[in-house]
Amino acid sequence: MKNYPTLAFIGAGNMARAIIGGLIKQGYPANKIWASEPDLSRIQDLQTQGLNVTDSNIDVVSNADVVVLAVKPQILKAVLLPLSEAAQQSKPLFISVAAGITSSSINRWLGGNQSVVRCMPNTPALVGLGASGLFANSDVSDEQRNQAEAVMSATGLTLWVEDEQQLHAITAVSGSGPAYYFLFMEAMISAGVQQGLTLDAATQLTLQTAKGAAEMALQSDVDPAELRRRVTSPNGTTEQAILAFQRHDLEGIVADAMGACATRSIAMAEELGK
Ligand SMILES: NC(=O)C1=CN([C@@H]2O[C@H](COP(=O)(O)OP(=O)(O)OC[C@H]3O[C@@H](n4cnc5c(N)ncnc54)[C@H](O)[C@@H]3O)[C@@H](O)[C@H]2O)C=CC1
Ligand SMILES: O=C(O)[C@@H]1CCC=N1
Repeated sequence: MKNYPTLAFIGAGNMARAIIGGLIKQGYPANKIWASEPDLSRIQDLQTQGLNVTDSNIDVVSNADVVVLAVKPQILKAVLLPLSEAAQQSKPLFISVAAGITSSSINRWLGGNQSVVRCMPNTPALVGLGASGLFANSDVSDEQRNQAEAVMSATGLTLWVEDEQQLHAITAVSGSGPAYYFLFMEAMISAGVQQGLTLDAATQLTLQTAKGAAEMALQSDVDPAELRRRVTSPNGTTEQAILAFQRHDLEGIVADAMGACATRSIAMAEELGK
């Protein structure tokens, strides 16, 4: 990124910190980043890293080129309503990472005619391996679109959608997705320990296997199903494990889980977007 926009985070919790960590690792100057939190003691560590910190959301909206909204969806409306006057004057680009909340709700709470990019990132942004879905409302200029792209691509893969509704599915796949893999890791570690491995050995082997499988799938020119078949020898060991997963309808479980996730995202838009 050549010209670093002044970037501000309203809410510096888990997701904001993952994005900030990814940006800093990519060389984004810490002194071009602001973090706003009601309790400054919670962001002292960010100040130590060279970020600017404040407890005034109005100040950051007035002074930043790009404002990342990273508070919980349940409080987003209450956080934005008092910012509309400052937003109308300074017209920054808003990037919201809040699950469920539509760009039109955000635009309305900010007084209208605001540039809003709605983004669904994920926490692997922290290690530069994030995956973000992005949608721009009609007020977003080409330059602002490039700014949003530059910020989020510093944390990993970006994918723009023209239909905002697709962000529900993106939430189910990649926004919440890391948690599914962590859950699977937890289950594998615990089963490894049950079979007599130490916790340390089971953890190391599970994590390296997850990393190796993901890296191999990324680098391969064949799909994951074919890679799975290549591990599964006829009448061998893997086959028994796969049959056990299939007896429990793993595919159906995953489809149910991701359906529930997207349904919650849609419901949050209705409950919280008014
Ligand atoms: N955690 C995740 O994996 C992902 C989270 N998201 C979205 O990111 C957003 C934040 O989620 P998390 O970081 O997990 O939550 P979090 O609770 O860790 O962070 C929210 C932060 O906002 C701060 N805050 C509360 N009131 C505030 C105010 N008035 N002004 C400024 N800051 C205020 C809180 O002190 C807290 O540090 C949510 O909208 C969530 O839907 C999106 C994708 C993935
Ligand atoms: O669980 C949540 O609501 C947030 C959004 C996607 C991941 N975490």
